[in-house]
Amino acid sequence: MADMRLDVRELEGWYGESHVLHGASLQVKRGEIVTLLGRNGAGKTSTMRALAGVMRKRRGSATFDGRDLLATPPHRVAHLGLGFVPEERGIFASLTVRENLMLPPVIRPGGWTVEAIEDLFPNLKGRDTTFGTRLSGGEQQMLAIARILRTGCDFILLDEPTEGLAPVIVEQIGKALIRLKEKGFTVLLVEQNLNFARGAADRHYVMEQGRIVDEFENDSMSANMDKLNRYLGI
Ligand SMILES: Nc1ncnc2c1ncn2[C@@H]1O[C@H](COP(=O)(O)OP(=O)(O)OP(=O)(O)O)[C@@H](O)[C@H]1O
Repeated sequence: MADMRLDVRELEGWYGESHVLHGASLQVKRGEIVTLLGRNGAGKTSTMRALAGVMRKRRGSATFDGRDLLATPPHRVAHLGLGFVPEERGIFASLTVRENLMLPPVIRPGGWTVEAIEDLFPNLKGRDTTFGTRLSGGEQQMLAIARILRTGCDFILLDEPTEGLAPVIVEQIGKALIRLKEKGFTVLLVEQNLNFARGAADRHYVMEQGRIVDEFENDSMSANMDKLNRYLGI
């Protein structure tokens, strides 16, 4: 199906001898924002790492735009158009905003200009020479997303972008995600903040013990709230 971008079937994954993904299956279609919800330790981050190629010991299948993702070396994954923004953000404290932004090369057509990035994240405007150490958590998150946009990817694996951020910043990141969707981006998002997830996503998967155990359309989230709260232990 041409609309299918990411098709993951029975994905298993290990950290050394530790088996943490136990047959996760999920699909993401073009232009969708899809979340992975679940308790701490359910395997959400590990799923992202397995897809990005950071976790190397994997089994099952994962295709991205019809290509075999598990057979793609990690340094080639971005060339397919799949960008990974990890939970830890990876902003270099000793580099300036501009240096952090310019660190990854533009590897595909469609890489964003600095002007377009500053239009999406006005907080980064005029901060070119500010060092990473002086950025707030929210600014670091924006810069981490911005850096991936510059490479030219159009599918983002986004791990807990709102973690530890003030509500006003969470709202700005939510608006940016909606704008990215309007521009045709596809996003797989790990999120603990249900309000944020509801505001941004089309669909939600629930993970437990390294597997996908349920799926909801965003429109039916309210109707499934009791079940969801049980899954998340809220
Ligand atoms: N580097 C690692 N080495 C070994 N085990 C790990 C490592 N990172 C995570 N795990 C284990 O893998 C399992 C899945 O963790 P993962 O971080 O993917 O969960 P998560 O759903 O993202 O939760 P969280 O929100 O707490 O990050 C957990 O049992 C965790 O303890």
